[in-house]
Amino acid sequence: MKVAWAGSREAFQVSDRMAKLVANDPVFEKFSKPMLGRKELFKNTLRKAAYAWKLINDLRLTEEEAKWLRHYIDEPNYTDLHWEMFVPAIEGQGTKEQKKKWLPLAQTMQIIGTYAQTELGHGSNVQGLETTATFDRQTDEFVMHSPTLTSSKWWPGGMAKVATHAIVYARLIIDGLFHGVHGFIVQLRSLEDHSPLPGLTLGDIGMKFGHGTYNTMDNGVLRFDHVRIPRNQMLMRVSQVTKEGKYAQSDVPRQLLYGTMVSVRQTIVADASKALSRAVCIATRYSVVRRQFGSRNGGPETQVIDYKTQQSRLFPLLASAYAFRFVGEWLKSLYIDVKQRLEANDFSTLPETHACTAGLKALTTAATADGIEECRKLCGGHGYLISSGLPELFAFYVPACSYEGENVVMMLQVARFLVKTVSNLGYKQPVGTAAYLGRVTPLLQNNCAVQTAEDWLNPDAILEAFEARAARMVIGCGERLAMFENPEEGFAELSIDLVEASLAHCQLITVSVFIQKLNHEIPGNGVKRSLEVLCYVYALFLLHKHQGDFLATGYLTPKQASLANEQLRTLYSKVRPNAIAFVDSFNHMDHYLCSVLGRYDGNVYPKLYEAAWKDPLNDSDIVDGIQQYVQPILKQKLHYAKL
Ligand SMILES: CCCCCCC/C=C/C(=O)SCCNC(=O)CCNC(=O)[C@H](O)C(C)(C)COP(=O)(O)OP(=O)(O)OC[C@H]1O[C@@H](n2cnc3c(N)ncnc32)[C@H](O)[C@@H]1OP(=O)(O)O
Ligand SMILES: Cc1cc2nc3c(=O)[nH]c(=O)nc-3n(C[C@H](O)[C@H](O)[C@H](O)COP(=O)(O)OP(=O)(O)OC[C@H]3O[C@@H](n4cnc5c(N)ncnc54)[C@H](O)[C@@H]3O)c2cc1C
Repeated sequence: MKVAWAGSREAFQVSDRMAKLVANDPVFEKFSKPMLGRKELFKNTLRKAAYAWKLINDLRLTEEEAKWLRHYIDEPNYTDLHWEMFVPAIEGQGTKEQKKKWLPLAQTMQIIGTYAQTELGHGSNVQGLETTATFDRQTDEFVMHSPTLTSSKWWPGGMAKVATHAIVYARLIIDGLFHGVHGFIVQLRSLEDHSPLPGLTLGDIGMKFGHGTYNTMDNGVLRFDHVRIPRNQMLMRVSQVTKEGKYAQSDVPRQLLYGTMVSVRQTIVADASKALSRAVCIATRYSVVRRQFGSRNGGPETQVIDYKTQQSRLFPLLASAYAFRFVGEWLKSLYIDVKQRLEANDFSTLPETHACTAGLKALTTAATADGIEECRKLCGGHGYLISSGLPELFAFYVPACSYEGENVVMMLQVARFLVKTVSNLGYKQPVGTAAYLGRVTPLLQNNCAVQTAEDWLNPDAILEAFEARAARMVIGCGERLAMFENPEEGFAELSIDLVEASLAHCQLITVSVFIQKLNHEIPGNGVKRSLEVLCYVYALFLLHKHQGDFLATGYLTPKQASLANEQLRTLYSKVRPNAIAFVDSFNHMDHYLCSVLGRYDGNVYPKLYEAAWKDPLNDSDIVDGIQQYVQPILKQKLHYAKL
């Protein structure tokens, strides 16, 4: 099962080796993080990042190993933006000459980069950005400027204190004419003494949600006061500006300017299963240790995992972790394929890849953030302790619902793609993840054939149900949209339904990828049979949760919906004996989990007790402040104290 989770034996070995490397090195200790003040926390992160870079070089780690190393260090920091956004932006949007100049510098970290797109006034609406890049023909330069307060760059990670360079997105202006938003490579700090370059105002935007997690990152603010950069620092694969000031566009579609976001959204989907599996591992292990009620004849009380209600909250999350792992793996292959095509100037699959990365990013991050919080509740009161590992995990994870494309905004992008696909149905056969929309006639006409709860244990029945639900919702939106004279107005008016239809489409992708995985790629029959159970749990849980859609579209009868729920209950009993094996298969080490409740050895109570004594408040019996503020109250003799 560990190999099935990792994707291959080699992938398992690489991640396992890196997990152990980090866990066994005292530099990467992290239990004390929540006790540190911001400055100490930040310096600690800089120290770890520098040490990690040294290890990567000394041990000559591969790119894959280096990624796992950074992952297990488990601290957001400037290197995330450098490797995940700055480098890919140059790779995707730079010309050959630009790549030749900048990539070697970035890949050896002689420069450190960030991705400066969002502003105080605009994040989602990239076309609304206000920073300007005005071409000066006289000097062959662009003048970068922040004309308003709301044009201040706001949020870029690593920008406040570390990054030496940034890809800055700004409105290109030539001779007073606006040519859309483009990316520019801008140096922010001196490579000699690290001070901000003249004309730049740089700082940190302040503390963020949680304590010891995202505050390790220096998200920054940046303002330009007529800062000049050479013309050849505009990323020019998509459009070019000549020294005469002529603006030209290549055959490459403009959407490629958004290419870095496709790349990162893909990574975010892959990462969702890591975060969810971590929370599920903690909650499952603790649910086996924790006992409440049900003691008979003085025997032990019931393990809370044996309560059906606990199972109905926990096991769908366990199944979702596996579903997200497999859909992440699938999305990665889709992305690798599109990347190769884009390099060869084949842009045909970009719209579908954009819809998949945007939609799956929204689906997986929303479910993971909610899932982590549910795991915290599944651990009862102790889940609220920092030492459970869950509050910090939630604080670290939840911004994924907003960054890299706010989730609702992303679902509306999927809706655009689906509406376009449906309106082209007469003359363009849909392919890939939208292929089912080419079979609308049977999907709209046939109804579910399930008669018993057992009938739901059939991948074809499940797939058809999810296809029919999505197709009916998408077609329904298409029909209602057609009634509007102005399509944009119609889109805005129907946006709630469109987001729901997009979610149905994305859930269909996750369910079908899970089924596909079982049919083709699982090593060993025992593993396959166990994963089949999780696959049914995932699908039937979604069907139960969204039964309103399945009933309202007329595909299911209430009786069939209730048979699905009956089957789901039976499936929970099949998951129970393997629950611990399922979470052990994630191969999360105690260091990575950083949770007393999720310990591999289950030794929860003594370690919880021990952890409490490490709190600084327990350094002495009478702490600072007691004599000054509490004792005077105890000793005062006020009139109303007698009441
Ligand atoms: C794992 C590592 C962790 C790293 C840490 C992460 C830290 C966080 C970093 C960040 O958050 S960086 C900033 C991220 N910002 C965003 O994600 C902004 C979201 N907004 C957008 O992407 C766009 O503004 C929009 C919502 C897509 C709207 O764009 P636009 O105004 O141009 O409108 P449309 O008319 O909707 O689109 C035009 C056209 O382009 C297609 N398209 C849009 N995006 C993409 C894309 N990424 N790739 C390919 N194509 C894209 C869209 O479908 C339209 O196509 P047509 O319908 O005209 O064919
Ligand atoms: C931790 C963190 C790190 C970040 N790192 C970076 C970084 O490194 N570089 C960078 O450039 N940016 C970064 N960002 C910024 C991030 O990309 C934006 O915050 C994100 O894209 C969301 O945009 P917004 O803040 O403008 O949200 P808004 O768009 O203002 O969202 C507010 C609300 O409006 C709704 N809404 C917006 N538009 C629509 C619409 N068309 N239809 C319906 N509803 C709508 C949204 O659903 C949401 O409910 C980071 C953000 C965070 C939280």
